[in-house]
Amino acid sequence: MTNTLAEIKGLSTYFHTEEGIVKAVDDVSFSIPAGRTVAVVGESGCGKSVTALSVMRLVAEPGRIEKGEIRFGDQDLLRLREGEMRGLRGNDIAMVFQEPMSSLNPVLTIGEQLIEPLMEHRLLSKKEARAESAGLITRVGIPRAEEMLKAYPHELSGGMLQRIMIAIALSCQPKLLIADEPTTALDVTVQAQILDLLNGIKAESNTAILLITHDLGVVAEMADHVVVMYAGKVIEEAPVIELFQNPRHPYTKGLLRSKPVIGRREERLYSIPGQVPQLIGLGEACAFADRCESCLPVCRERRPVITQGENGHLVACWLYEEGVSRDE
Ligand SMILES: Nc1ncnc2c1ncn2[C@@H]1O[C@H](COP(=O)(O)OP(=O)(O)OP(=O)(O)O)[C@@H](O)[C@H]1O
Repeated sequence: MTNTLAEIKGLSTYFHTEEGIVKAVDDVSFSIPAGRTVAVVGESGCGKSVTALSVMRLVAEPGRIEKGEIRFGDQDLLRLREGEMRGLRGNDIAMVFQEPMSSLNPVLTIGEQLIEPLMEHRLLSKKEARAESAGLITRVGIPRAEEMLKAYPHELSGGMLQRIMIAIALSCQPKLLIADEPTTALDVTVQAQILDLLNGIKAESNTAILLITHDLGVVAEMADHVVVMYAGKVIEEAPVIELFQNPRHPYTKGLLRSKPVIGRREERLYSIPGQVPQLIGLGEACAFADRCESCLPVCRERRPVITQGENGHLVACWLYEEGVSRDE
């Protein structure tokens, strides 16, 4: 058994827009064990990023965390004062974003962006912080660390910048690293290197990773546990091998069918028909009903709740509920 590092319970985050209330995250629950990677997967617009931002409490207006708990150790992050939360961000919990360039300050050198926070968060002297920074740069696989400390962000490639972002995230030895599509903006070879780096960090430092991705190849490479989101809700959850071998929800099956398989030639890659619905005024039906090949009458009337099955597998789908009429 592994210890639970973080537990998200009944989290709901809504955007209060002029068009109505967007239920981006709607009653989401899952756990992150210490030292493990949990991947949150789903198409664009399913609420993955807003879930990650909610854990960091970085949801901006008109977004609001409406309810729920985010247990981290013996604290509920949603009950902390802003000052306490700021103390946790970049310390116990760090985040790496999709676009490294937008997270770095273009007018400061890499050294300035690494050294200052180390002095502030870990109370190191400038000399110690500089040595630590050089060590972190080496750790994320960048040679000639001293030169790198003097470089400006625009002088670096996307892959290098992402490594720097990871170095900054690691500088405070977080227990949880949140990575939101960390490789989407990178080319395939660099992607693989960054994923290897993250896997190495997990193994060496026992850092848990909350990985946000739409890419099942990345999930297979990285995750211990998978949470599938659709239209703001968790619709399936399982250990990674179980999910790939025995997907249950028609949405998850569709995602897996849309993934290219090495050695299998296909005229056209499958894609799930239709689109993720607008998350305003979704109504009572299952949000996937209109796109589902296995839709039952009940699916158009009521949303299924998520229920626990065998092998740590949870699913929210009427197909797996007993006593449901299958007649049209
Ligand atoms: N500032 C905002 N105002 C209104 N709605 C928003 C805002 N930010 C996000 N949303 C809505 O919240 C929903 C979930 O967005 P989210 O970014 O979490 O999706 P995602 O699954 O991470 O997709 P992507 O990979 O495209 O970011 C979407 O329907 C989106 O339109």
